[in-house]
Amino acid sequence: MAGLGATPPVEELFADDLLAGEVALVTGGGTGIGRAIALGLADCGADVAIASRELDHLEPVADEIENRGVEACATTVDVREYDAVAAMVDTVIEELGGIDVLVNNAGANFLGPTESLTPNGWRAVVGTILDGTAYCTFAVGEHMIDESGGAIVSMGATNSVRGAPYHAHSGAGKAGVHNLMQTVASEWSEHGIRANTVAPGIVETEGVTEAAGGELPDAFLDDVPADRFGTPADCVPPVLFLASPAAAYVTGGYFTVDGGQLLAPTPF
Ligand SMILES: CCCCCCC/C=C/C(=O)SCCNC(=O)CCNC(=O)[C@H](O)C(C)(C)COP(=O)(O)OP(=O)(O)OC[C@H]1O[C@@H](n2cnc3c(N)ncnc32)[C@H](O)[C@@H]1OP(=O)(O)O
Ligand SMILES: NC(=O)C1=CN([C@@H]2O[C@H](COP(=O)(O)OP(=O)(O)OC[C@H]3O[C@@H](n4cnc5c(N)ncnc54)[C@H](OP(=O)(O)O)[C@@H]3O)[C@@H](O)[C@H]2O)C=CC1
Repeated sequence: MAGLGATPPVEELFADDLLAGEVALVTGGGTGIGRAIALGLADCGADVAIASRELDHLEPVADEIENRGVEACATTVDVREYDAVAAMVDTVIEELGGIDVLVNNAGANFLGPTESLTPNGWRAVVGTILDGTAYCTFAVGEHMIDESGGAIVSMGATNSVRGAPYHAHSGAGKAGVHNLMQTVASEWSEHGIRANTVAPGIVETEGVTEAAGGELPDAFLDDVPADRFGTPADCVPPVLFLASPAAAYVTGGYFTVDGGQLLAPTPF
């Protein structure tokens, strides 16, 4: 049985001026899914800021963004620290003139039986996923309210709506992200701000492979009808759609990119 095919490249799907004149900020934009999203936004004409802890992750991607003929800004931040997040937002606004699109992508995970989780392990993951998304949303949201508009897209995960073994910390964090996006969507429509969640299933990246202990077992595909792991490229089109005027009436949504992982298992 053939599984689902590959997502075409951005230039075959979206106009190169879809987001011209917009400024986007992607946290965790130097690696994996975040890098693919940052480059996709640049392919659609947006100026793009990327931010994470390691400048070494960011600088090569900033070059790739600039090679697409738009402005780039690379700035370090630990999203678990509110003051650092506020400074990041000031830097991006100063360098690129504003923030129209926020992609909350920075994340962390390791697999651990719930009874083995230490307070520090819990905080490392929940702090990055939930506190980080909240702090970026507060700081950028304030700016978007002043500017009367913006789009926020947060990376959730399928484990936010279906508990999965060894994911207590990341599942709880992602569930919080999903709820936070619905909450700000309900509060901020009056300011012209939309907020949505994109929820990947299992996407093959260095980060998730490390989190899984060095390799992604084939058994992880047992409940994925698409019969393949996702790729970073699979996650990009929904984010571009949600960031764009094409999604003018779309807010508070939860969009899976999971190859059907959340469907009920077939009983035959
Ligand atoms: C496999 C199926 C996946 C399905 C999808 C699930 C949805 C989510 C997926 C993802 O998020 S994938 C992206 C993953 N990417 C990353 O995690 C990249 C960033 N990762 C990190 O920064 C680290 O791995 C980190 C541990 C998460 C955070 O590092 P930090 O430097 O902040 O913390 P540490 O000081 O190293 O550790 C803090 C605390 O955590 C404990 N810990 C760390 N790693 C493990 C581990 N592998 N197993 C058990 N415990 C771990 C560490 O021991 C510390 O606790 P204490 O010892 O002090 O109690
Ligand atoms: N891959 C998958 O299967 C799935 C991924 N997701 C989500 O997608 C997003 C991207 O994941 P993926 O690309 O796989 O993983 P990566 O590990 O490649 O991405 C995580 C990114 O977050 C950054 N980051 C981590 N901690 C912090 C922090 N405290 N402050 C600032 N930046 C930080 C990292 O950069 P640096 O090290 O430079 O700080 C890195 O660029 C995450 O939110 C993840 O939870 C959701 C479901 C499944």
